[in-house]
Amino acid sequence: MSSLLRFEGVTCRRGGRILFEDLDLELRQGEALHLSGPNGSGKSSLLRLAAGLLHAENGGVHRGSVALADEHLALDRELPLARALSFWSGQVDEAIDAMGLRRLEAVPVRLLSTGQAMRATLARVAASDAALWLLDEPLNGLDADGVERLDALVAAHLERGGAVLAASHGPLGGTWSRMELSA
Ligand SMILES: Nc1ncnc2c1ncn2[C@@H]1O[C@H](COP(=O)(O)OP(=O)(O)OP(=O)(O)O)[C@@H](O)[C@H]1O
Repeated sequence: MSSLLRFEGVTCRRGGRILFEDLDLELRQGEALHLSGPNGSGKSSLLRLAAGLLHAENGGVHRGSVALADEHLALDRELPLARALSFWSGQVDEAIDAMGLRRLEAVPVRLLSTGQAMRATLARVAASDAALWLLDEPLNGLDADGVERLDALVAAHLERGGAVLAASHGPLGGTWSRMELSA
């Protein structure tokens, strides 16, 4: 299976503090890694490094195509949900259904509740054709149905040969390798 993400000897410094040092990490097709650790330990920073939004102080990050779900919706707040998602992909129907958003497709993004917005973010990631999904606290705001849908989405993505790296304080469904950052 080919590698979708590789960290080689990565050191991350933020706000003058070294968060982690000389980190090696590899995610191959079909692999899922659950990142945990206390507040401020660097989980989001690691995801941002993986996404190419943050530069490593040292070391190399090698990646293919990535989609990031974090606190930024990355959807036009004034547009109806389906149109806003269409900015990212020509094929959004499957993702809309997978996250149970069909009855909200005509609702402007700015009116979505917290959990609905998380579902929309996950639909954006699912609609992308990125092989690597980076999920920052994907359980935030999700109800039980939303969590089930997330689990199913992840399982299908892994089955198709994708990979997922998720930072979460809560438990994630399915089979995940674990990595814990320390404070
Ligand atoms: N833009 C920034 N400039 C300086 N320091 C930052 C910046 N963003 C984050 N940090 C610091 O980096 C450290 C790690 O933050 P990060 O968000 O990666 O942690 P986290 O493990 O995701 O935390 P949480 O569990 O609270 O989400 C924190 O001490 C934070 O203050």
